[in-house]
Amino acid sequence: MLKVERISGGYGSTPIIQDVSFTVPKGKIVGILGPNGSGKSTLLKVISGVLPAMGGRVLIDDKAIGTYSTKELAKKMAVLPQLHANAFSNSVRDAVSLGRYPHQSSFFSSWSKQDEQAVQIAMQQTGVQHYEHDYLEYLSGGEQQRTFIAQALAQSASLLLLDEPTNHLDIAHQQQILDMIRKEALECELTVVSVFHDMNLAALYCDELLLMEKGQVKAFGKPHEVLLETQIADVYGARVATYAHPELPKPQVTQLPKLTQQNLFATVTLDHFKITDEYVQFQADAPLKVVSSAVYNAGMGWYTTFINRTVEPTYPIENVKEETRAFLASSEFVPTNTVMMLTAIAAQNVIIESYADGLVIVAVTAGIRNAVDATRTYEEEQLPHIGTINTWVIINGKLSDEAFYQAMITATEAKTKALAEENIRDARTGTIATGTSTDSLLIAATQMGEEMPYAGPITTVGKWIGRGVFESTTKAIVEYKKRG
Ligand SMILES: Nc1ncnc2c1ncn2[C@@H]1O[C@H](COP(=O)(O)OP(=O)(O)OP(=O)(O)O)[C@@H](O)[C@H]1O
Repeated sequence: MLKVERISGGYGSTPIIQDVSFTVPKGKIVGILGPNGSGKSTLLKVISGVLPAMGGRVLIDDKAIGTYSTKELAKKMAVLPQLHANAFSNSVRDAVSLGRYPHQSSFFSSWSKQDEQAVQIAMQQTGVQHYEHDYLEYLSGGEQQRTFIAQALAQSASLLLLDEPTNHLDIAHQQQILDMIRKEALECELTVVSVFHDMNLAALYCDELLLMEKGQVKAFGKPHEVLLETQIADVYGARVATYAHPELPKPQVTQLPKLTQQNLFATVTLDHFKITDEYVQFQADAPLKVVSSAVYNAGMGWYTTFINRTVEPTYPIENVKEETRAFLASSEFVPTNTVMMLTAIAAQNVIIESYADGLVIVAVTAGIRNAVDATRTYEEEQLPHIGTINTWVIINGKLSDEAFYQAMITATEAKTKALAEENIRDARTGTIATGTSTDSLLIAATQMGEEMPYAGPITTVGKWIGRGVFESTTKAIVEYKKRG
């Protein structure tokens, strides 16, 4: 366990870091973040004893570091410095072996089985054993960095102080090294304090983060408590946004640069639609921000092409992913730019309407053969079947994330009302249908102009979405009925 109590320290008489306190329990990883010159490396140097503390104290396993002999301290604590001046005329193996010095009575005179084992394991853990006989100066920056990490690991200390361990490493090696350190922390109770420049990696791998500002602690806590947009913007002087990691409950930070957008995001109009025998296509001149439940590229993203493709009612829905991929591969559409839906309705039966001078454009295909009452489908074993209502709502404007989701709600409510007004019923229950079995919805926006924070029915955009989706869906249903 590491306990840092109100330490101050620096290089001359004026302290660079001031009044820093935090505790790292056994088996935990603490990440140190902060802008250039905020004192991260200096903090590590004071903790490791390279620089003397001008005030406060550092305790390892409840003993002040000053009470350990140099060798005892080196058995407790291994350090990966930011700059490595040493060991350049050594082979990888010799450099890693240097990590064993605290365990020997006189240098290299008592090389034990244990020493050899520690060196071999450290080289394997960092993946440097393949070039153990190569000289460091002939290795790449990343290979050298992994060798120095191996040297620190070979020390078999219970506390690891790392200054930017992922420096020079490619993403695969970043993951490999940090996964390994995390595993060591969990399984062998290794305590780790590490400086990071990459906030996202720090959020992923650290239990707690310490944010430094001008030599002092600005924040200390769990990643989601420290990586706050306003706090990062304030400390680093950079515009950022935070978002959720796709797989883990960890915040991620992305930069919001001030790019000059040379009218990239042109207005969209009805002219951007094309109807062929096979599909309805919307083709924007620049990517639109999209939220959708489409069969291809669902979720939130930026896309230029939307396809509503007509398929046979007998379409094998089980293979939809592969079939869709094959269709796109054989088409002129760029898969990474395209959102695709499927319908059994002929493309020429699409209803496309523009509202409020083009603020909201709505496109609907409605096949109501499989209309269902969502409140009653639990009563039936229902096989998935296409025959959907596909709705696109395209907005000439900038929506907040909240507005995107509210637009989905508004559009869904308007669709449901259209079904009710047209007395569309679930054939199994005889009750008014709320939709069909596999409806899809897409909300897209050009993201130009002033941000619209909301898109519920109380807002201008929400009013037009509500009216547009209701009228277009009604029209599509009426025409469907006419066709029989
Ligand atoms: N050897 C030194 N002698 C005197 N001052 C130093 C020395 N090393 C660093 N400093 C000063 O201490 C301050 C903090 O430096 P430090 O290296 O701790 O920052 P850092 O947060 O690790 O920065 P970076 O992100 O750039 O690595 C800086 O203003 C720096 O100029």
